[in-house]
Amino acid sequence: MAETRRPRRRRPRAGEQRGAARPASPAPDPDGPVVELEVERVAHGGVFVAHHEGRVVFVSDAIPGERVSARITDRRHDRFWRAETLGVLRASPDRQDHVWAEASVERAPGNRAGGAEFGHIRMDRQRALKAEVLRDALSRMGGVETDVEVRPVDPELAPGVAPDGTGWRTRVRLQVAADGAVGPYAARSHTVVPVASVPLAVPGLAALAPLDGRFPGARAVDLVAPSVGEPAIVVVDAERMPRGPRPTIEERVGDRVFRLDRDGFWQVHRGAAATLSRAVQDLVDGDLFDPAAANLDLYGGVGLLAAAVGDRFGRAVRITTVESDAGATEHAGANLADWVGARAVTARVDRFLDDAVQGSTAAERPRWHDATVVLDPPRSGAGRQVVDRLAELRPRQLVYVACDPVALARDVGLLRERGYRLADLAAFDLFPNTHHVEAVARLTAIV
Ligand SMILES: C[S@@+](CC[C@H](N)C(=O)[O-])C[C@H]1O[C@@H](n2cnc3c(N)ncnc32)[C@H](O)[C@@H]1O
Repeated sequence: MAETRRPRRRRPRAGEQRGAARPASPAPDPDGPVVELEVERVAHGGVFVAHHEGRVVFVSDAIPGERVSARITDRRHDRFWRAETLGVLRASPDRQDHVWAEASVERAPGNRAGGAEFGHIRMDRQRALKAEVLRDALSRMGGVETDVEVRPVDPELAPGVAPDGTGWRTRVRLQVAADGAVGPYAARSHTVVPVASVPLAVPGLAALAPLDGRFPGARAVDLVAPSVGEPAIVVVDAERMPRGPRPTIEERVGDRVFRLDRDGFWQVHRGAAATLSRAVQDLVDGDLFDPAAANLDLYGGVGLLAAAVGDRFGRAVRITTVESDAGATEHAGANLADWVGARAVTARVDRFLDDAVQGSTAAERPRWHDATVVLDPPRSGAGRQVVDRLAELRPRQLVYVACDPVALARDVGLLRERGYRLADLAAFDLFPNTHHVEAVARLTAIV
């Protein structure tokens, strides 16, 4: 049943979560020159590197080793231009029919659905390209040479997800055009593209999507499929939402059930929450873990990763989740209520750590040094201020969950300058057929 709600400002919304199409501005120039390009390698952001007349060109919808004809759509920068593939002149053996016909290179670029920018690449190669981006970022910005394999989600953790990387999205945002029609944005634009299917969505949502509907005056239509209960269609109004209780949903991970606001943050892939819980449990070094220390789950949401730590080390573990969204913190407190050592705090992570650095007494310092800190920041990463404060508190180990390889690599570089080393790294394909990749890194304090 469709419901109408008005959005509050500054809340994470379903379609704005990881892996959603992120249109850039300004709109691509439709009259740019058409050139032929030899595609050399993958770059961050779902585009590929080529050269034209000595200048770097970032081209979309290609594969390294291909020759393509492409339109230059952005010539504003001196050092690089941007281009969109119009046709493939010499195809890679890794090219496949796009998993989403409406995102295919067969369509005019302005009419190609965004959000599935790797769907024309065979699955093994998609993962190899994501590994290359992660490896390259860690080398250039993190100063570490490390090999990494991007692993698929264990099918047991994500029943119903197809091997071709369709059927995984539990959250989909449909944009609304001026005439009320709905669809995704075209890649790199704010133009709504009508589509007949949303194949990355879990089957229950794909069947429900009101793709022929008209929603005049609405801002967006969110589709949400929690693992417990029925999927929902939520029409997001153009105005602000009045105060009042927000609808909640439940998500099951193993034996645990998490309650959260329906428009609150939750991992998007059907198997992501279980995959990351398992990865955090595997990566924490048990020899370095002290259950009585000031352990933290930073950017903790509704307590998913704190619960993973508790389920590995026992209910006596002390851990504090820190999250800026008061509603999510409230849920975290309830979700972790059966666990005496867990505490949920509403705070910005930088401010919480400032207080911890300034407010901790000499007697409390060892509890910080002995701590394990899990952090799962938004796409922009933790950043210099948070890294500085962490380095001052100097916990034994950090388990950093990252949805942006470049932000992770930057923070790894900062942490290495402050006496930490990258001890372990795992990566998971939580966003098949897009360029996004999730990494989990363990860093330990050098003694
Ligand atoms: C990537 S999500 C991770 C949530 C949780 N770990 C999970 O896996 O469900 C990042 C979370 O950080 C919160 N957040 C964003 N910026 C923050 C900040 N500066 N301080 C505290 N929390 C923040 C968001 O509200 C969101 O819940």
